[in-house]
Amino acid sequence: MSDRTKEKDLKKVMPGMMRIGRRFLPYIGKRKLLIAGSFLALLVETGFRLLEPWPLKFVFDHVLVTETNNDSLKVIVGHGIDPMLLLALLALSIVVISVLGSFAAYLSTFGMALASVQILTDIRSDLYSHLQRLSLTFHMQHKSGDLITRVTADIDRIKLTIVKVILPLVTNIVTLVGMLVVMSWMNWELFAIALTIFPLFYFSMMRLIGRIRHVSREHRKFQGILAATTSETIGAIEVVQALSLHNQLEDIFEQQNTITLNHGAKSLKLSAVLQRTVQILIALTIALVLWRGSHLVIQKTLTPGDLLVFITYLKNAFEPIRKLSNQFSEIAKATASGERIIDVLDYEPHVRNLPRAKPAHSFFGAVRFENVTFAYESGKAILQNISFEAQPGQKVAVVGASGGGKSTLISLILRLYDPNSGRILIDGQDLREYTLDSLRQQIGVVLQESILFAASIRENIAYGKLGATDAEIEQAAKIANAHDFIMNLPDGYETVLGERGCTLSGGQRQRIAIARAAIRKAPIVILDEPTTGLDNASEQAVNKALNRLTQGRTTFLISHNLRSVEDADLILYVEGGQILERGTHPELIRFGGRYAALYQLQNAVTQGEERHAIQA
Ligand SMILES: Nc1ncnc2c1ncn2[C@@H]1O[C@H](COP(=O)(O)OP(=O)(O)OP(=O)(O)O)[C@@H](O)[C@H]1O
Repeated sequence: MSDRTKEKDLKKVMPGMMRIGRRFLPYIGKRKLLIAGSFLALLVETGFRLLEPWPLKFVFDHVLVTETNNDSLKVIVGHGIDPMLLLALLALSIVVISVLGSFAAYLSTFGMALASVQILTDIRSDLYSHLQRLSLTFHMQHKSGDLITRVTADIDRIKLTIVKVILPLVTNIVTLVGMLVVMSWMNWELFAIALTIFPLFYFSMMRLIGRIRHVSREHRKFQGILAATTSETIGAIEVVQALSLHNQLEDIFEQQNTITLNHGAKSLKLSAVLQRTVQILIALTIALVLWRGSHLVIQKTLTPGDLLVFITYLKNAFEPIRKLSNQFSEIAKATASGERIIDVLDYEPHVRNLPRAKPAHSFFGAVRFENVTFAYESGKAILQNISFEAQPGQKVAVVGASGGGKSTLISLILRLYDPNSGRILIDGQDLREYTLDSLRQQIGVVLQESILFAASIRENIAYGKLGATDAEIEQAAKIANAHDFIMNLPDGYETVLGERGCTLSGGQRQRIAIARAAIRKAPIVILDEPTTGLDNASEQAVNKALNRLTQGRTTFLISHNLRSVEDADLILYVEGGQILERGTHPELIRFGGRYAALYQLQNAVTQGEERHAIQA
């Protein structure tokens, strides 16, 4: 491999770590006291670890010596201290060093682990908040399973790596530096021999780490895809079973699972190669030092105790390095996880508060579209030159062919997306002049399939308004025609709903959603086909609730059922992203265009159904 390629590998590993370090620095800064205290304990621990072989040196140099001519051991009296007492003191010092060192190690490990868990908890909270604020465009581009992996598995991997790898690594590096300093002080020549291994070690390690990091990133990517497939399948289990898709999905899953396994195995293989390389280098160095060191002892330039300390240090120094090789592969994996987290954290939402945005006043509810054009993907306009106006309290119905752009048009009022050109005004001010939260808080929304959370009914309604009181919740439920059926449930308002509100009927779910919108007392209400899919009785109950909800509020209603829009102050017939017809119901009927034709068609079908029902 050329030097240039090696350089490239290094360049690949380091920036990732630097980027993570820089990005997480503010989080680390928040825990600096705890980290500093733990580091101090670490230095004390290192001091004791360096002392560990010294009692042995004293025993060898001053208590025991080898009788070179008859190979028997002779006890000599040294330094005027009774040798037995010296031996006892040295034996005791081994225990004392170990106990004090362990205590310092306990303090440093615990402190650092606590700090890292706290830091990652902060990062996870920020990541979760950030994900919720990212525009829908971002969420459309990313699979939910993959994002969930970033909030859960990626954070857990970093946490585990810090506690199990980085912290021991820091300890090992500090110890290594300490040992190198002592070794250089003891004997320069042996120290130089030991040092020769470092460049070799460094280059072989960095080359492998670069590859491990690449493979790990791929591995993580496929794990994300696997999670996404699983969550999609479970999320749409009804469709999977109804269409009997399990065989096809199993095949896809199997393929993805195998790819994930292969990447995992590749990364394990590379880690193993790294470890073996380091082991061989260590054996080589120890052999060289032992060979030269023994010569120095024979020449009496070095004592046997010195050589013992040297070899012990060398073995101990390379033990951390051997582990380091293993640890670096873990760090490479965690770096990949860290970068995936930063990618999300640094993603700027398309729709965000402008610097000059101010909290909105209480809206009157006048809404105006001025030449609004919008495209999800550049070049493919979904809405073109849309202009219309709704006065406060008016009901605007948006009807038209499927895929014409009705939901898109309404979503712009919520600022789920920003128009590519033109503007939308509320009470005469561009939407973008208001802060997002203050805008959305004043808009009530009921969608075709309202999402309820796996929480109590009370909490589900209260999600509509921060700090809602019990009285407000009950009042909203009454407006939504939901109070009576809620009271008939075994736990009333405390009834906990299954995932996605599955324990309620469609009509009941809609009424809880209406209560959630009602509690806001929002001056603007958006209804996107709120009664589609409901049976007649449920539809009537929901319609009653909707009438109460929308009383006196500017209402935007998307509906395929033209009977429900007859009373609208303004009907917009949208097709191909344009308003083809506009006016009140009588005006549009008189006009005799597409709306009138669709209305007559629907009427004929309904009358036919009614006649059929009477005959039956
Ligand atoms: N997030 C999106 N990304 C890309 N294209 C989209 C997105 N959402 C909708 N579209 C496309 O925009 C067009 C208008 O969709 P929209 O949902 O606004 O129509 P609609 O009139 O409400 O339809 P329907 O009555 O079936 O609900 C469609 O062609 C749709 O495929």
